[in-house]
Amino acid sequence: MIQAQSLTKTYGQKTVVDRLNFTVRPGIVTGFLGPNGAGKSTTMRMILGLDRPTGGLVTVNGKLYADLPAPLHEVGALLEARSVHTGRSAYHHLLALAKTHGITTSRVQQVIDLVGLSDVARKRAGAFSLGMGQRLGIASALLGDPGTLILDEPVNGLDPDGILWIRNLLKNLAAEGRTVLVSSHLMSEMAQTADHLIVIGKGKLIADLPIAELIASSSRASVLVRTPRTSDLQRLITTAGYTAADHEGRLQVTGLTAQQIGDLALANHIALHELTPQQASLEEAFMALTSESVEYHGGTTLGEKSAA
Ligand SMILES: Nc1ncnc2c1ncn2[C@@H]1O[C@H](COP(=O)(O)OP(=O)(O)OP(=O)(O)O)[C@@H](O)[C@H]1O
Repeated sequence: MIQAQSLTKTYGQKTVVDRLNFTVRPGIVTGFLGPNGAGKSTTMRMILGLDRPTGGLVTVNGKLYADLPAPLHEVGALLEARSVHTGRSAYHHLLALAKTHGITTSRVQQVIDLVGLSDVARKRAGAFSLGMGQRLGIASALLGDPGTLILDEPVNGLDPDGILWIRNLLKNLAAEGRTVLVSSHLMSEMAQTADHLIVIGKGKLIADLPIAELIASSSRASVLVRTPRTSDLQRLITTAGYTAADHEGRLQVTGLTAQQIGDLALANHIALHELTPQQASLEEAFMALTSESVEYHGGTTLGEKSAA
């Protein structure tokens, strides 16, 4: 479990992480989202004790990272800027890490197999492709069999195979009861991977909610309706104060559920040939949320409401 309480980081006059409160729970994948420069990496670095908070605190399993007796066994991390000795093989890189943390040699082979690097483990890490490098980074994170995993943009630059692999790995690690926090810019990717989302913008918390709720709560949810009496139904809906826009021979209705539209049509003896609820994509829901964060940045933020 990761808990941030009023976590704040300033650089000079600039507040890049602004009184963040959140809890990352075990057993699910938590996506950490935000536009460029939102403060995701800085937050992750503070969780890992690499940056010092200016205010507030963040704990892993109730302790500051620096106070964890065996950090590699509790928290595994993949940060964007990885440092691997390019002349060393993947095997020797992991072995060196294992030796300095009291981890057995057999565990090294285990993580190599787990991340699918068995065939290239003896090759120089410097010659690795981006995808292989990511796998090696994940192998390092998993070496101590930690209960908490923190991954900063793990799918960045990966091909579809690599993305699918990471997606399944994260889900499996969460299903084993681990705490998994993963940052990404890719909303579509998070929709397929994360169960829960923490969204930040300009260092402030914008949303902290299950992913299904984010999509469902998007104001853009609409219903597509096909009827032989388009203009009659359109008039009824707009007269009732809702929106019914022409959409390729159909009506795109917002403000009413499919059931309400069906009932309205029946009451007015209008036949319906199609009634299709449209879910806003995660991308749309995210854009709506982050634009609000900009709108509210001078006063009370949505984040402060949702964090309360
Ligand atoms: N060492 C530093 N000194 C000054 N400013 C910094 C420092 N590190 C980060 N920042 C600033 O803090 C802000 C947040 O950066 P951060 O990297 O945490 O955001 P991010 O959400 O991870 O962005 P991205 O998705 O682009 O990686 C940015 O405006 C960045 O320029």
